[in-house]
Amino acid sequence: MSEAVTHSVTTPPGLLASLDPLLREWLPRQRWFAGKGRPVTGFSLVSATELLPPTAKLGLYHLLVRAHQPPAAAPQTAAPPDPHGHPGDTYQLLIGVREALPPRLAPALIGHLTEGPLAGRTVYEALYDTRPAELLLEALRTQDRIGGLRFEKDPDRDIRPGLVPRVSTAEQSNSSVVYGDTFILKLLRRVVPGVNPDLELPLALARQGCARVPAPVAWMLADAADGVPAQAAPAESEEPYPTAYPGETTYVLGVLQPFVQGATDGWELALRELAKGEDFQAEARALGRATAEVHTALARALPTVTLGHLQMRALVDGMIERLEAAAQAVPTLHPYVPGLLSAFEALGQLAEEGHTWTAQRVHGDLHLGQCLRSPSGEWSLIDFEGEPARPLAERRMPQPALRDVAGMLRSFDYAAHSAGTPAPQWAEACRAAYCSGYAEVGGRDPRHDPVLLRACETDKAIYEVVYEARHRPDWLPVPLAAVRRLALSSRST
Ligand SMILES: Nc1ncnc2c1ncn2[C@@H]1O[C@H](COP(=O)(O)OP(=O)(O)O)[C@@H](O)[C@H]1O
Ligand SMILES: O=P(O)(O)O[C@H]1O[C@H](CO)[C@@H](O[C@H]2O[C@H](CO)[C@@H](O)[C@H](O)[C@H]2O)[C@H](O)[C@H]1O
Repeated sequence: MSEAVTHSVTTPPGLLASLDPLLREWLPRQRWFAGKGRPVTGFSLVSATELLPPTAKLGLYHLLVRAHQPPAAAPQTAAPPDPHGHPGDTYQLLIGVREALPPRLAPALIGHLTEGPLAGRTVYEALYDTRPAELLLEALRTQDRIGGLRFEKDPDRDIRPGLVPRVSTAEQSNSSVVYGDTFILKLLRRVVPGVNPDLELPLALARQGCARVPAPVAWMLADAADGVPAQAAPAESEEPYPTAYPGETTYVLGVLQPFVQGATDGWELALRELAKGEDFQAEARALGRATAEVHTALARALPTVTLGHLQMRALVDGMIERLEAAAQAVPTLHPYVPGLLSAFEALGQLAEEGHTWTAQRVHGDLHLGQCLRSPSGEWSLIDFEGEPARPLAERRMPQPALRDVAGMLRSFDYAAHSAGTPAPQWAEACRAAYCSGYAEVGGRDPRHDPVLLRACETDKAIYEVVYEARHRPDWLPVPLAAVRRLALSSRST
């Protein structure tokens, strides 16, 4: 590992080089590794912080590591240019070192060090271990500063000491630890310097008193001392942000939120109802209302803009570019390209005729799995990170709110395809109920804007094709079926 380190190097010299072969093998196998399908050619260190010195029992290191990889065929990775000339994404790792790994930590094994100052010891994913997870919560609780790591907290919120941690087993893009069923700490895995919407938006919503989103209690930051400039968003938040302002170079590494106890996510619930042959319309309607509540609060909290002809052209061009990149990455898409393009061109045409739309900050990757229902039936929306593969600046741009609506409509379709037998009527009924619920609170039915809705849904289905091809090839038929349907319906209108 090349040690292009800029701050807080308190690790034993040589440890990082000895980790290199272990990480090359382990990192690409992690669900949250974003560069799947491309070889890791090396690592450089962005920052290294010793959290516990290496005693016989335990040593603990916080690392930000840049994995060097050749660029993807399609421009899907959001990695900014590497200051040392290597393209690649930066990952947050919590590395534990022990003489021997107790059996309960066997699934957390990364490998055995064969050289360096700690040769003979075992390296593992320390988030699974009680003491390291406790250490993070304690640092947040006491607003600690360790090396380049800053732990901050909402001054009005208390964190009780001694909450017992357990790692969440949910399938996710990052990693989470639940503390005593009271809080959940999401540690971001692929990190990018700049204002992170996963902290920015829930904070803004909390200030609006929006009850649909668990309010951040504390957060973990690091200074991006590697010289990579933060990607400033075109429309800036007017809300105070913890310590980083756009243009600054700060990584958001983690966010602590209240844990919604006994919650079921919308995906699980929808599949359960489908399996029982039950409809999901009441819940879909409630989800539509919740989405509209969040959109209304976001439009109040953060700037909105009117999208005229030029801005819409840029939006449409973006959709077309993504389609072209997707067709390159997933050639199965080729026959559908003309039909899909016509969905985008129809939107461009409307804009040319003088139609305008409002854009605002949105969730950015809304689907059933991002909706949590409490045992009392209240819905919360989580995970405001946006589509993880998109550049941060793009994720923070005001968008038509129908982008989120389209994400949910796609999700009902996904659920209907995942049932034993496809259930198109179930999906149609959910989609209609969701739009009605949205109109009840938002004042406008998404179906009254069919051209924009179809373009957004098409854009989302194309994103899903690329996502599934990269992460879950078995699922590819689900968005491909939608692509086929959307390509045909766009051509016939
Ligand atoms: N506030 C919360 N209360 C209860 N469970 C939560 C909460 N936030 C997240 N979760 C659980 O953790 C999972 C992953 O969270 P999410 O923010 O979507 O992370 P990721 O970006 O890694 O996918 C969710 O699907 C849900 O099961
Ligand atoms: O990890 P995230 O939740 O941030 O989102 C990514 O993974 C999702 C899958 O886990 C993916 O969602 C797609 O599959 C869902 C079913 O598993 C379905 O409900 C969604 O509608 C569909 O988009 C999401 O696109 C991706 O960004």
